Amino acid sequence: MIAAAPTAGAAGHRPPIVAVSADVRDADGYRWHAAPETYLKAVTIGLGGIPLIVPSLGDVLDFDALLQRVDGVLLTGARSNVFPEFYGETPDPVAEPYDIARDQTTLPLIRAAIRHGVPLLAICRGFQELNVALGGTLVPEVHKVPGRVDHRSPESTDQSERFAIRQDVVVATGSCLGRILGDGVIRVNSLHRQAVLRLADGLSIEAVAPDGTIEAVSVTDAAGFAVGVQWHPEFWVATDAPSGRLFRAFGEAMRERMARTPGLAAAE
Ligand SMILES: N[C@@H](CCC(=O)NCCCC(=O)O)C(=O)O
Repeated sequence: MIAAAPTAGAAGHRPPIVAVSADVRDADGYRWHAAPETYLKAVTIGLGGIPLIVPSLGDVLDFDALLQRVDGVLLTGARSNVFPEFYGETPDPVAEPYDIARDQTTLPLIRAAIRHGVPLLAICRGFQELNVALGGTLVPEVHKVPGRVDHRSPESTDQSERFAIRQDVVVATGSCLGRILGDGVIRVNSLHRQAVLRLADGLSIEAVAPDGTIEAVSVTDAAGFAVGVQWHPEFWVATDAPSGRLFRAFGEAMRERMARTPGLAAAE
């Protein structure tokens, strides 16, 4: 059990508050809006922040009001897939399961966060949502594309095996991610069936897999930190150097924005 890092910020500054996306699940006769604990602990352990799960209630949420009160947005991974109609494709059983309520929340939230210059870290499904939110498309089963490998997780009931670090990606020279992780090859985990087909305008490629699959992007003209990765830095944030560096960079981007925004950072 890894002790969570204290969420107290620098003297006089409160810790960053991070809006975290929620999956919608039905169980015990209720509809739940939830996020896996690994992402929540990556916010506390990885950057000393406070995670705040945002329910997937769609357009009843005032995204502008929310983004005036949080310091960052973290979009989690999920087994569900983005509903194909959001990127102009026809729903196909092969692309199930869906979580349309989540899509109806994260896609406008992404656009609002970029508009407000709120730091954004999009992971796996979140990375795919970032591409779709800005007009890109996805391929439902990348392992069926000629020349691509299987990016799905190993079959196992052991999460450490499923999230094992086992794939090379090449971080683009001079990229945002390159400044955080260093250019060149890093090793990551891989647990996805879908992948970027058409890259959205306004996104820059930050890393690719050896088979050409886009593995990381940034928002080209973002006011601040706006990065998406297809892998899962949250899972090994306390022990894997690139994972830890990415979450610390996300935290630094939030703290820098807090420090330059009057009244945002002061601890009450
Ligand atoms: N469903 C999408 C996105 C993949 C993703 O977010 N994986 C994280 C879930 C990990 C798990 O399987 O427990 C896709 O398949 O591409």
